[in-house]
Amino acid sequence: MSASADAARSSEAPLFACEDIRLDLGGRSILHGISLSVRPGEVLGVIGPNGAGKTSLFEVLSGRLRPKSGRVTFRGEDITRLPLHARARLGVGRTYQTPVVPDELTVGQTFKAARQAYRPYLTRFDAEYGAELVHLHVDPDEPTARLEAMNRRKLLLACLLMRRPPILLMDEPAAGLINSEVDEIDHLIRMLSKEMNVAIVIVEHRIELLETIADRVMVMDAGSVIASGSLAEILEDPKVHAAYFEGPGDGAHA
Ligand SMILES: Nc1ncnc2c1ncn2[C@@H]1O[C@H](COP(=O)(O)OP(=O)(O)OP(=O)(O)O)[C@@H](O)[C@H]1O
Repeated sequence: MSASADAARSSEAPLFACEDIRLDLGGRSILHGISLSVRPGEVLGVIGPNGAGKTSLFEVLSGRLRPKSGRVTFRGEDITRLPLHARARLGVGRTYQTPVVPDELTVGQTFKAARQAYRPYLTRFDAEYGAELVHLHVDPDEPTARLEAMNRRKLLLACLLMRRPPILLMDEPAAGLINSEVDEIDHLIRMLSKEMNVAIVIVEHRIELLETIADRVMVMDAGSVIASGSLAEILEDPKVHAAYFEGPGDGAHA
């Protein structure tokens, strides 16, 4: 990206943000005051060792869990009290670590269900648009249960993208994929952010995957943000080394 595009982006208001999020689960304090923001077309990577609180944070951002305090905003509006489906309707898209497809449906039926999940109902052209974006080329009569991991991910992404969400929360979108498929997901993320101006917050375990896609990286450990900045900056940070590379298992979680 050019320096002028960078400057223009940094002066834009955040599209999606959270401030000072605190969350308790099972009587334990899990998130201790997390804040983040992302602008249109920007990719924010979230990393951290196992149990850092990344998925819990996503549950709060997407509306599955209500925080004890703090707020979540979309286009400047407070959406903290809106449930998951209401946020989805506003355009907050979420993907999950495990691509769970509706096993009893075919690909075509899944697209139809997604088109008619809520109003405005979408057309077949919208579904085709979603499928084209992710390069999903499967028979509509194929049962979703028979799809391999990559095509499951593509189907779920196509169903999300046909609604043209301005923000995507992606929880380890490359989990369980082989290298060539990871490259394809990388390419899609770059295209969505840089060509279609979608804001993306992405949880990723493998730091090397963030190198090509993330504009900024935020590192979590034990429910707090311990560093944020460019990937190069955070890799220099001793706190990040201690938490991420010198944890139990000699960095096995990195
Ligand atoms: N329902 C729950 N009740 C109690 N504690 C929970 C619950 N869900 C998660 N936790 C705890 O919250 C902490 C953060 O978990 P979380 O899954 O958010 O971390 P994570 O960074 O996503 O980890 P991973 O990389 O392993 O997915 C962990 O200590 C976990 O044991």
